[in-house]
Amino acid sequence: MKDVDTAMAIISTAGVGYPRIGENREWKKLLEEFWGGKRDEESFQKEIRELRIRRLLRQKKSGVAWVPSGDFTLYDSVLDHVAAFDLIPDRFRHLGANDSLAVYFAMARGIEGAPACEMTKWFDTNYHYLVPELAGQPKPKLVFNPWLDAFTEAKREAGLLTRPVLIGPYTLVRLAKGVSSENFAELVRSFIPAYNTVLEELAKAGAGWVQIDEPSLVTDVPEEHLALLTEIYGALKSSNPKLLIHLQTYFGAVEHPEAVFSLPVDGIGLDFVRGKIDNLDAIKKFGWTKGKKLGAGVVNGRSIWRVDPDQALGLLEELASLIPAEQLIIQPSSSLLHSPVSVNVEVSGDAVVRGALAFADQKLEEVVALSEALEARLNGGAATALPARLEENRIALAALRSHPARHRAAAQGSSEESIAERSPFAERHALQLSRFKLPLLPTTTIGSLPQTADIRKARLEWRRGKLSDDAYRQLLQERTELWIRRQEEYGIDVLVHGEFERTDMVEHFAHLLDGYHFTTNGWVQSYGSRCVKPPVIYGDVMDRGAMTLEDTLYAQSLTDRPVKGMLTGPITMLAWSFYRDDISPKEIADQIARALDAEVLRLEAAGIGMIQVDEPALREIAPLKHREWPEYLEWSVNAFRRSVAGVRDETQIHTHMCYCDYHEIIGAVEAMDADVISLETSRSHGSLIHALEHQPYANGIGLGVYDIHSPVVPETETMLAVIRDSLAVVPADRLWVNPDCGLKTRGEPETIEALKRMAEAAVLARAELANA
Ligand code: MET
Ligand SMILES: [Zn+2]
Repeated sequence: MKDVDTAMAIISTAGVGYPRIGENREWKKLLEEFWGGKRDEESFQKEIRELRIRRLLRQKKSGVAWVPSGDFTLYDSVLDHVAAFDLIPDRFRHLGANDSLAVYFAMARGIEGAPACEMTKWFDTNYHYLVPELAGQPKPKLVFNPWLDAFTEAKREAGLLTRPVLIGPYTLVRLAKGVSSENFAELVRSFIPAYNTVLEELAKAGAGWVQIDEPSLVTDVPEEHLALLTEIYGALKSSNPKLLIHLQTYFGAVEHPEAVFSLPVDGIGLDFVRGKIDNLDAIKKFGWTKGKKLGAGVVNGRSIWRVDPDQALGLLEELASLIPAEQLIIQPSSSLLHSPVSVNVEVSGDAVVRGALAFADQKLEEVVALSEALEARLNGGAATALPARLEENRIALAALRSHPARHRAAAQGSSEESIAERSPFAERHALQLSRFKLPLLPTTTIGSLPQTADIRKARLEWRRGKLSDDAYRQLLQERTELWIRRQEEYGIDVLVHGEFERTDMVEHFAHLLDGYHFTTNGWVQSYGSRCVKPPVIYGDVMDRGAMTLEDTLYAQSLTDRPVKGMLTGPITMLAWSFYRDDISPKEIADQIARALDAEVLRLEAAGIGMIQVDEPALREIAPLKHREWPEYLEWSVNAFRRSVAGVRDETQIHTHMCYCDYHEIIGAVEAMDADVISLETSRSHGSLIHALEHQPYANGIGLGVYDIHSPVVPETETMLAVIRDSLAVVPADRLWVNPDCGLKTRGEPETIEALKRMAEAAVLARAELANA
C-alpha cells in the first residue's frame, strides 16, 4: 500500500467523487437485469463488487493521492444515508432489514401500495437524489456502516487508503422534507451520534481522513445556522480527535466564508471553478488557518473540457502565495459524478471538439499533472516548461477556441439587442379568442403522446439503416393521424401531433441545429439507472432550416381544430446540454433563441396559430444563491422572449414548465408573457394554488389536472376537483385544462382513458360554470 504522506510530493492531490455507471454503463445494465429478474442477487452483488473494485483501480491509476470511497451506490448516495441512519419511511419497513435490497430498491422505485421516495434535482445539476423524509422527529442511528465496508474493501482489494465520503448532516437536513425552521437545528443535532459512530469505526479501521460534503454551504445560509455548524463540527471533531475531517463544498463560493473557514475541521475543499473569484477574495480577506488543508478545486468536475493549464496554474500559484504549498490539495471542483467516464471511446464527430474533451479519468490525470507543474514552478520559477499532458491541453483548447464554428453568429446580433415587444395581453387575448373560438376551459395536452414499442423499434431500425426514410415517416404519420382522430373523438380542443419523431426533447432539436457535437459515450447518471448523453454545444448555435414544420403541418392538415407547434425553449436546450466554459450561458441561450425564433416564424407563416415553447428547466438552473436570481432571470426570460420575437398578436404562444416551484419564479413567468402557460401541479398543488391566490396570473394558464408519472388513471371527479380549485384562483376565461406533462412514457390504454376523463371533467366544469 502506498503511504500517501511520505511517498507523494509536497502538494497533494485528491478525487472528490467518481462516476458509478462504469465505462460502458455496466452499472445500469446490472441494475436493470436484477430488477427485471434476469439476474439473482448473488450474481448481481458479485458483478457489482467487481465493478466497484475496477472503479477504484481506475482512479488509483491516475495517480491521485487520495481516492474517495463510499461514493459508490446502488442508486443514490442520499438514499444510502437514509438506509444506514435508520430513516426508512414506515411504509417500507415491513419489507426487510435496513440493508436489504428489497427495502432499498422499494424506497428508490416504489412498490404496490408504497410509493417511492420523492426525487429532486441535486442542486443545479441534472442528477436527482431521493429526498429524506424527516417528519415526526426520527432518531437517526447507525444500523450498518456502508462507509466502513467501502473503506475496508478498497484497502483489501485495491491497496488503497481511501478518503471515505459522507454527505454532511447540515446538507442532509437541508435537503430533506418534513423539516421546518423551528425544528431544523434539533434535527441536525440529532444526527451527531450516528455520524460519530461512522467516524469512530472508520478511524478504528485505519482511515486517516474523511471527506464530509456540505454543498449547501454555497447556497443561501441563514446567519443563525453558523453557530449550529460550529457546534456540530465541533462535536464531530472532539469525539474523533485523531480522524482528520475534510469539509468539502462545491457548486460555487461558500456563503459566510469567514465563519466556514474557521470551522473546527482539518481541511476545507473549495470550488475554484464556479466560485473562483469570491472564494479567492475571501482567502485574501480572511486568511487561512495555519495547518488547515485547502482542497483547491481547479479542475471543473461538471464540464467535459480539458482544463486550461494557464488559468489553473495561475490560480494555483496565487493560492501558493497565500497558503504554504504543503497545505494545498489539488482536486476537481466537485464530484466527477456529473462527468462521463472516459474519452477513450470518443471516435466520431469533429476532431477538434473531440480533442478538447476530458472526462472523469482524464480530469484526475489533469489534477496530478497540475500538481507536478505547480511543484516545478514553485521550485524552478515560471519559466519551467509545462508537462506534456498540459501542453496538449493548451494546444487542444486553442484549437477549440479558434474553431470556425464559433464567431459565425456575430452577424446575428448580440444578446443585448432589444426584443420586439408584443401588444398588451388583453389585446392579444381578444384577437385570439375571436380567431380560435375555443370553449371555456379549453382542453389540450403537453405535446408528446405514448411512444409504443413499435415506434421505438422502428426508430432504431431506421437509424441503423434497416428501415427506409419513407417507411419510417409513414409510420410516424399514421400514428399522428390515429391520435388526431382520437383527440378529436375524446373532445380535446387544442391538438398536438404527438412528437413521435423524437426521443429526448433536447437532443432531437440539437440534431437539427448547427453548433452541436454528439459524443459516442458521454453518458452521465440522471437518476437511478437512468443515464443521459447530453449534446455538446461547441460552436455558435444557428438555424439550419425547418425542424418541426412538416410534422406540424401534416397534423394540421388532418383537422380543423388548432394543432400546436412544439419546440424546446432556449434555457432548456442550454440546461440539458454541455457547453463551452469560455462562452457565457447568456450568449449561448440568446443564440439558441434566435435559431428557435426562425422556426417559430416559419410555423406562423405557414398558418400554424399556436406554438408552444417548453421551458421545464428554467427554474432548475437558477443560481444557488437567491441574490443572483434577478440577473439570471433577466437573461433567461429575455432568451425566451427572443425565441418568439416578432410573432403576430393573433398567434398564441404557449409555454410549459414542470419540476418547478412556481411561486419562486412568478415574476419571471409574468415577464415571459406567454399567452398560455401549462404547469405541473400534482407535486405542488397546494402551494401553487396558494401562490396564485396571492399573486394572480394575468394570462392564460393550465394547471395540470393529473399526474403523468403514474400509470394510475384518476377518476373524472378527481380531475374535476382540481379544475374547481383552480377556478378559485384563475378566472374561467383564462383557465386551461391539461395533464401535468408530456405523455411519451405512458401506455396507450391508460392515456386514452385519462384523456377521455379529462375532457369529461372539462365538460362537467363548464356545465357548473353555466349553472352558477
Ligand atoms: C419535460 S416537459 C416535456 C414537454 C414536451 N412537450 C412533452 O410533452 O413531452
Ligand atoms: Zn413537462
